[in-house]
Amino acid sequence: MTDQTAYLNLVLEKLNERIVKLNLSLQEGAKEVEDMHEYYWENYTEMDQYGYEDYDNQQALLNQLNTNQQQMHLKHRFQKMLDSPFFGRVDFCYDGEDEAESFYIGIGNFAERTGQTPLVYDWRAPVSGLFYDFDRGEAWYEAPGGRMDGEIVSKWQYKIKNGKMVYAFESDVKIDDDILKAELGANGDVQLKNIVRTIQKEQNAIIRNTSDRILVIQGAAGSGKTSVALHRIAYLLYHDRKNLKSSNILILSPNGVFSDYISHILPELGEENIQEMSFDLFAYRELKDVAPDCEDRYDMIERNLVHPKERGRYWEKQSPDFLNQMEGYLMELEDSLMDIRDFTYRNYEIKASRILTLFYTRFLEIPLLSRMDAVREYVVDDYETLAGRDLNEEEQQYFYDQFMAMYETRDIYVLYSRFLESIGMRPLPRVWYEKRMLRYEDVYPVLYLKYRLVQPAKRAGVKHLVIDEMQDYTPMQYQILAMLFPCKMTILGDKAQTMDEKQQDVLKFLPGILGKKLRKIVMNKSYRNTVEIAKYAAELAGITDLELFERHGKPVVEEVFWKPEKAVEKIAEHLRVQPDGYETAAVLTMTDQEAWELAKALKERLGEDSVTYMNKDSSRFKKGITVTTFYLAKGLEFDQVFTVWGRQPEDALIRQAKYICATRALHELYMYQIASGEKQV
Ligand SMILES: Nc1ncnc2c1ncn2[C@@H]1O[C@H](COP(=O)(O)OP(=O)(O)OP(=O)(O)O)[C@@H](O)[C@H]1O
Repeated sequence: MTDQTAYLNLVLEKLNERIVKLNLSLQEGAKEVEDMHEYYWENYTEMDQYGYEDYDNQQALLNQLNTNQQQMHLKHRFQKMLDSPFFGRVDFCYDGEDEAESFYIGIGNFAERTGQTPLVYDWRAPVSGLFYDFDRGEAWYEAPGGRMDGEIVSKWQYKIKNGKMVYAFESDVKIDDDILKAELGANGDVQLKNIVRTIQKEQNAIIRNTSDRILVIQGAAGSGKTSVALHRIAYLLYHDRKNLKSSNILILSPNGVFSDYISHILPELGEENIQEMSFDLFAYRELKDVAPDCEDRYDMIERNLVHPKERGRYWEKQSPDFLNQMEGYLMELEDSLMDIRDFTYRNYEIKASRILTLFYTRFLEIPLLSRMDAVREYVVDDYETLAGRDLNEEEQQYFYDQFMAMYETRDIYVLYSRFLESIGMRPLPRVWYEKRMLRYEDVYPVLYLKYRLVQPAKRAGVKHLVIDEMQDYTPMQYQILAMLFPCKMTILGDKAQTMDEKQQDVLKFLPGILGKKLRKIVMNKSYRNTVEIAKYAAELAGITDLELFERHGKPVVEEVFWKPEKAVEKIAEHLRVQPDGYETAAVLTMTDQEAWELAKALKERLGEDSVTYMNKDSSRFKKGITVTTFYLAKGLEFDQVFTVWGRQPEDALIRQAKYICATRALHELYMYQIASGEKQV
């Protein structure tokens, strides 16, 4: 038996022992909780009148529940580790020592007993940095007590499955390319995988960065941005357990399918899952008092595909110019919106001039539509002091109505519409609240206007915001995010994957919004696609600075068909999904209508259950064949991709869409155009 197998067996034995002990202690813990409940029910009527004993009991119960929960958490981690307790090892000789020490690295720390030297170190532990950052030779790591220097004598990589050693080999260079190639060459999972075994040096630098408040990652398609961002979260949680809980992290993700796709990484890394939200859904919720309905982003994209002339309007309304005009309008409103009058109630009187002073001097800092309420509160106080009594409910309402009547209107829909008119744009339709529907291009301008007029609630619980697909957010949206989340941020995306005709590089304007101190990192190396696919896609987008990971596959197939049925035939012919082939395949179209039609045709051919049609309301990414649009496939990956287009004239937006589709493919890419011209193919 080799050393490593012996060590593996030792770790497995100790893991099993600890699991048995944890089980016992969990049973005792559960009994303890039960006893506490029983004691409480039997005795609570006799507990002292001030509730001290009652309080003590509740605290004890809470502590016990916490302990039980922590133990459960540990047990889950150890059970997971039984499958593969470690994946790497570094033999490190500290300066001044004669013998090297072996550090085994796995998804979590494991020691025989709490407090003892770990048998396995968490991949996020300081010493594990050696594994990712250095080759054999001189090396160092930053320990809590300071920098530790020494020499890496050897480095090992292991594959262990079901508790059995599949392979073990010594690698003297960086995380070995062969292992990475094997990982990348495997079939795509239905969910994004964790990459702890093969994190690359430049990725590790981002994951372990704790010093920058705002980190912006511009990364090529497939460079591992999403993976790195999630591992970074796991790293930050591990290193700042006291101040940072998973509930303090919020990830802004494009849609439900994407959230599902990334949802298991953190639990797999031993962390709880984090809150996730689509900024659009948040905005729609926040605007419920302005309009009951808002157009969906994806509906706008569809509209833009069919009516190219309308495309510019969206960007016009999100531009810094438009925002400046709105700021000018807000200044004007300060005066034009107000109709400040004397206020009297019984013998009490407060002159307009006094209200004006309060409004424009004392409470000037408060946003305009919240400000009069502050004045009202002040006056109510004044009245109550003079009258020597509190106002009753009816009187409170009277005060409120009178002060609110000093605004000419408080309807943000009306105000926004007037603003549009004032700058020569078409106003919003004049309809009752129930009939209002905001177009997507107006959603964020209205939200911005709202937050400038009414104090937004700060999301204080959020200490770290992750923004994925950063190129899809406009300057206006970043302004709003900066107002709502004055916290640390990890922002990631790819300027080449904008869902619009022109690419957007947010790095041009982000420092102006979030401050100059943001740190930007560029990741040019693509890991997802084969060289053939990556080169093909880069050419589509005019990218020249892409670094490729050397993994080869089939050449990209381009074909033109006269009829969609012919394309369906070819897709069916080339599909190689389970049981004997790939895990996932996608047929990607430009519009939802096309996706629906192709899904129908494929279902007729291959059977209803073997094809999943995915639209904007879907929330799951499933194994097998998925038919959907390019904009919903963003961020996802598939073993095989068939891109089908041709109904719309080939313009800049369609080229962007084709690029997004092409970069989704791991192993095989087929680009099928349905010809709409004369020539028959
Ligand atoms: N170090 C790594 N080891 C193994 N696999 C990796 C590594 N880095 C990236 N990958 C793989 O590359 C693929 C792309 O990763 P990911 O989805 O995180 O990239 P991305 O930059 O967010 O892509 P996109 O912007 O195109 O959606 C995934 O399959 C991921 O597992």
